[in-house]
Formats: sequence, C-alpha cells, structure tokens
Amino acid sequence: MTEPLVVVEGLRKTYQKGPKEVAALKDVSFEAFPGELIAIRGRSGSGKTTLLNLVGGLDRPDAGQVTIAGRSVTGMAESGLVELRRDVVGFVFQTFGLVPVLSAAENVGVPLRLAKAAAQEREERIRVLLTLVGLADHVNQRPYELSGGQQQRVAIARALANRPRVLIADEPTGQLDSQTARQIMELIRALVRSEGVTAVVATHDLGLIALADRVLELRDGLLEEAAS
Ligand SMILES: Nc1ncnc2c1ncn2[C@@H]1O[C@H](COP(=O)(O)OP(=O)(O)OP(=O)(O)O)[C@@H](O)[C@H]1O
Repeated sequence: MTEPLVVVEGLRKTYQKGPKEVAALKDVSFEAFPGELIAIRGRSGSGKTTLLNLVGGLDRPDAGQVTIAGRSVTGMAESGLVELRRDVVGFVFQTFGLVPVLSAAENVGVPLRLAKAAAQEREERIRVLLTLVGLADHVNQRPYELSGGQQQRVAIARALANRPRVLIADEPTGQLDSQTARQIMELIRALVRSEGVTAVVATHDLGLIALADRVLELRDGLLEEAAS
C-alpha cells in the first residue's frame, strides 16, 4: 500500500483572545496520500486556516505532529521550516499575495531566485508554468493589470515553481466571481493530476468540494470525514 505523504496526528492549537482562550483545534488527525486533492470545509472560525498554517509550517501547534514525506515539520528548527516552505510546500491564498511592483514572470521567479536556480533554468521554468496556467501572453503584466482570476493563476504558478510535494490553498476561490472560481478550481484539479502534487484546500466552494478526492469537515476543533 502507498505510504501517506502528509501525516497529521493529534494537533491542538489554542489562541488567547483577550481574557478568553479559543480552542481552534482540539485533536485533529488525518493523512493525505500522494496525488490526492483533499478539501477541508467547515464554518467560518472552525479552524481551517489554523490547520493549513500548521501543516505548512507557518505556525507551530501546542501539541501534536505533522510529518511530510517522512520529515517532522513540527520538530523542525526555523531554518528547516524556511527550506520546507521554499522547496516542499507551495501556498495559495485567497488574496493572491503577489508582489505589486513585479511582473507575472518576476512573481513566479521569486521562489526560484530564493532556491538559487540558474538564470536559464529559471526563465524556462517560468515560461512552462505561465503556459500551464494559461498566461503565456501575460508574462510582463503587473498584478494590477491582471484580473482577479489571472492574478490567482500567477499565484498558483508561483506556488508550483519549486515543484513542491504539497500544495496548500486557503479559500483560493474566495474572492472570485462564480465563473472565474470554476475555472480556477478546474485548474487546481488538473494541476494536481498533471504535477502529481498532493493538495490540501480549505474551501466553502461547493464546486471545488465536488472535485476533491476526499472531503474532511472541521467542526468544533475536530475533523470528520464528510460525504462530498
Ligand atoms: N491569531 C489569533 N489570535 C486569536 N484567535 C485566533 C487567531 N487566529 C485564529 N483565531 C481564532 O481561532 C478560531 C479559528 O480560526 P481560523 O482562522 O483557523 O478559522 P477558519 O475556519 O479559517 O475561518 P474562516 O473560514 O473565517 O477563514 C477562530 O475562533 C478565530 O477567531
């Protein structure tokens, strides 16, 4: 049997909100297998962002473990996490997060520069990625010259730049109209197949949920397998 690529065991995270403690995650465990697209759904405030941040090494849990490709994310020093976020995990956010003064090509090139890819290899990878997301004719445009859907395409290309094993997306269609959202979710579905990446996507979007291989529901800080 195939080994899981991502193993999450007993994650707990509590935030201090003024005098109150908020238990965002109480005891969350799941596994994601290579090439799987997992949708995480749950009401606003159910802990989806918290969970994704812990899986991708953007934050640390109070208890529990995250392992990606046999490497303990939760046990890593900060230098290891920087490397993990550069090489192993790609992130896509609701608000795109592009650098406004850089062109589409330059935005996609940022993680390649951080990974010290040679100039020629970088140019070739940028070309392939922007073609893959349907933006071959928009390489020199800045984010403000692109539509929301096009900006999210650039962000997806950037997330895939260093060939990550895991793609983490937090409400990737949350700011898009329904037709554009549909195109972006179909793009994510296709890229998970063609690039063999494992995707964990937090979403309210029923269309995206329908395209997932598995749907997990966060409720009261606990995760349940849900019918898609
Ligand atoms: N930095 C923080 N400080 C204090 N409380 C926080 C912090 N981040 C999240 N929370 C609280 O933890 C809970 C889970 O938040 P989280 O953002 O993970 O939920 P979510 O499911 O992603 O919500 P949404 O769908 O609205 O984005 C919420 O009650 C939230 O208010």
